[in-house]
Amino acid sequence: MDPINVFEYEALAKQLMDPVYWDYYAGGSDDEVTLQVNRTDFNRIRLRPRMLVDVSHCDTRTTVLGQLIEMPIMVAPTALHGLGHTEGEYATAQGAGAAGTLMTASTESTRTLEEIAQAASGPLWFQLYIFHSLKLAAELVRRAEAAGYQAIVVTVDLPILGNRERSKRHTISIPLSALKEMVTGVEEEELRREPMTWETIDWLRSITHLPILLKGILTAEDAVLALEHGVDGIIVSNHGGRQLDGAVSSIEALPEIVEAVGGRCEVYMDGGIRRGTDVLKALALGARAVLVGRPILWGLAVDGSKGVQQVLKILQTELERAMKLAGCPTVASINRALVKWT
Ligand SMILES: Cc1cc2nc3c(=O)[nH]c(=O)nc-3n(C[C@H](O)[C@H](O)[C@H](O)COP(=O)(O)O)c2cc1C
Ligand SMILES: CCCCCCC(=O)C(=O)O
Repeated sequence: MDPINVFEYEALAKQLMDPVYWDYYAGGSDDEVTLQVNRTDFNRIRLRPRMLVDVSHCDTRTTVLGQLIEMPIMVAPTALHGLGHTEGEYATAQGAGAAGTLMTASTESTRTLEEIAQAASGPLWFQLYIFHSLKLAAELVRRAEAAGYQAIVVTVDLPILGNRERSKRHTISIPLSALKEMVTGVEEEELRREPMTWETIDWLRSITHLPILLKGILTAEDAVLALEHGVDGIIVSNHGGRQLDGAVSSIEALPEIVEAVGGRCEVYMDGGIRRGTDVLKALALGARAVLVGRPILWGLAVDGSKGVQQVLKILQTELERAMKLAGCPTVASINRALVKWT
C-alpha cells in the first residue's frame, strides 16, 4: 500500500536501508534534545482558523528570491543521497522538479554539482561548506554559477561536526572525508581547515553576484549581522538537531529573527517539518518558505525520484487542506494572527 503520510515513508525507509546508513540519516547529536524539540515545539503552537472565507480556489504557489515554485516547501541540502538510492542526487533533483519545487544541492553530494544540474528539471541552489581552503570554495562558487545554480547557501553552523553518537556505535564509518573529491573532481594541494567568520561572508560577497543565503542562524543578533554583511536571505536552522544539542528549535527561533530582519531579506526555516500544518505555522510566523531534510531522504530510499516527488506532494496536499480549513486561500493570506503559542 502506498504511504499516506511522511511518517509511513520513514518506517518503510528504515526497513529498507542498511542500519549504518539509516543511523547517519536519522541521527542527531548528543542526547538528541534539539532533534526532538524541532518536532515537539510545533505542538506548542495552536492555530486560530478563520471561517466563512471563500476557499474554493486555494493556491499554494509562492516565490523565493523571485523564483516561482508550486509550494512554499523546498528540498534542504543533505549529504550523500547515494546511501539511500543508487541514483542518488539525480533522483532527488528529478523528484523535486516534478513536484514543481526547488532543490538545494549539498557540497557533500555523491554526484558533482554539474551532474545534478544536468539531471534537474527545476530550480537549484548550491549549499556551500567552507571548511577547506578559500581557493576550493571560490572554485565551487564559480562552477555553481556556470552550471546555473540560482543562489549560494552558506552553512554556518558546522565549525566542527556535532557529536553524532548513533554513528559512533558502528564500526563502519560514513565516508565523509572522500566527499570533497567527489564534488570537485580535483585534487586540492592545500588541505588546511579554513576558519569561517563574518569576514569570510564579506569575501564571498566580493567574489559572486549570486544571492547569498546563510543557513544555520538561530538568533536575532546574528540575523542583524547577516544583513550588515550583505546577505540576501537567512535560513533559520539548527541543522536538524545534528550540531549543538540543546540549541533552540528552529520554529521557536523563527519569530525573533523575522522581527529583527523586518522584511529586509527573505527568511526561511527548516527542522522538523513533517505535516502541512507545520508549514502553515512556519509561514504564519513569518517564514517565506520551509525546507525539508530527512523526509526527502525517506522518499528517495523508498522509491527514488517518485518517492521524493510523492513526499513533496503529500506535504503540499496537506498544506492545501490546512490552508482551506484555516480560511487562507493563498500563501499571502497566511499571517501572524493565525497562530498562538501555548
Ligand atoms: C543526513 C543529513 C545530511 C545533512 N547534510 C547537510 C549538508 O550537507 N549541508 C547542510 O547544510 N545541511 C545538511 N543537513 C541539514 C539539513 O539541511 C537540514 O537543516 C535538516 O535536515 C532539517 O531538518 P529535518 O531533517 O528535520 O527536516 C543534513 C541533514 C541530514 C539529516
Ligand atoms: C566534515 C564533513 C561534514 C559533512 C557534514 C554533512 C552534514 O552536514 C551532516 O551530516 O549533517
